[in-house]
Amino acid sequence: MSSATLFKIAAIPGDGIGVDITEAAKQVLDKLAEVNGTFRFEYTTFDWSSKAYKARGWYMQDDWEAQLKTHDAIYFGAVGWPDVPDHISLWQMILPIRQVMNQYVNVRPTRILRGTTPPLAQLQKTPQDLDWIIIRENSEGEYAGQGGTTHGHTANAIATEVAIFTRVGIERITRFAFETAKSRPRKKLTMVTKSNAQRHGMVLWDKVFFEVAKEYDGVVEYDKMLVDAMTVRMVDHPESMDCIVATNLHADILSDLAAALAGSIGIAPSSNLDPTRSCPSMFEPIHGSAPDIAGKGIANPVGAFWSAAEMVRWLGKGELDAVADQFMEAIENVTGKPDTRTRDMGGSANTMQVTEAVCREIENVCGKK
Ligand SMILES: NC(=O)C1=CN([C@@H]2O[C@H](COP(=O)(O)OP(=O)(O)OC[C@H]3O[C@@H](n4cnc5c(N)ncnc54)[C@H](O)[C@@H]3O)[C@@H](O)[C@H]2O)C=CC1
Ligand SMILES: CC(=O)C(=O)O
Ligand SMILES: [K+]
Ligand SMILES: [Mn+2]
Repeated sequence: MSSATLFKIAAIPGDGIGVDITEAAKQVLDKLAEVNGTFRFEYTTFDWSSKAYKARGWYMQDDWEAQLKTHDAIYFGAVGWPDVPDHISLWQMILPIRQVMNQYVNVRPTRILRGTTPPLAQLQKTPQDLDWIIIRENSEGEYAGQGGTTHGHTANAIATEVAIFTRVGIERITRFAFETAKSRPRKKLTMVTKSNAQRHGMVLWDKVFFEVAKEYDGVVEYDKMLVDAMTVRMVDHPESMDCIVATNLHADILSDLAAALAGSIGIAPSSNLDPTRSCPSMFEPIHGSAPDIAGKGIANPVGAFWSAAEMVRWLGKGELDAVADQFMEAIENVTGKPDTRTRDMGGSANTMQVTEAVCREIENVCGKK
């Protein structure tokens, strides 16, 4: 067939292990496309990174928005390096992209992949007890970027960081979360805030959540947790939850915890979605640039592959769900074998060995019609 659907991908490897795992993701995506034959990828790779910033003084060109908008999706590695303050690197790249590209949802699934050894004995016996989707508000809240510093260099320094919660923002993320919960077999949603000590924005969050929830009475089972108690419930009763919706900061933290409970930060994916599809959505593992292991070729690429599978699902608009599922099966065939696991998963394989193993499994799994 000559008319394979073309997907134009903006690839932003960024810093540290972001570079290794983006390269690995491109390799497996190309293998998937080759084996499947109905679609193909064309990448524009952007050299936007902290290294480039140190050399030339900027992360992204002024017309970055227009440049990204000519693509169907964005694949992102990670941004941040020790020689640039983290609030500069994040606010010159990842946070503006999420905000300006209307990616107001960040979907962060976690489950215990085959071959993973979770740290809790109870989960090692019953891995299916941890199977969550964390739905993170991705455009406002604690990461709205409002605030300022006065007398910063003096003993009288004052700084504010104002969390912004809007009815529109809360309502749209709540609705997305309920729809996600409704689409899953268990139809359960847990809402997380800290509306006892945070008495305005998060009180509004709770109020709007329960207003929207009425529309789902009898369809989705829902409950509410304060974030401190939520960490305890995630450890003690992981089986009691399915979908989780939380603010930008809380869901950022809870999703790292979720990944660790599932066995490694290196396996966890995320989709930064513009549900209106007016802008390209962005796919990235939840981890950062990992300076402590960067340059060693040992980063776990599984979170990057899972993110790539979610990108395929999103691009396919329902037509490529089976392909994304096969891709996940190929990934789990690899995590399931001791000799193709990276160190964070108790093995000794490097990034390239895992990548090649996934490519072989894609041929095995996806080549079968
Ligand atoms: N979306 C993004 O681009 C994000 C960027 N960052 C940035 O990344 C930099 C480092 O941040 P950290 O707090 O150290 O978090 P991190 O996620 O980069 O690393 C935390 C720990 O997990 C390990 N780890 C992470 N990914 C791994 C993988 N794929 N395989 C094996 N081990 C892995 C690291 O080696 C490290 O010990 C900072 O500059 C931070 O601002 C952090 C989180 C997200
Ligand atoms: C910035 C960050 O830690 C995250 O998006 O996960
Ligand atoms: K990342
Ligand atoms: Mn994070």
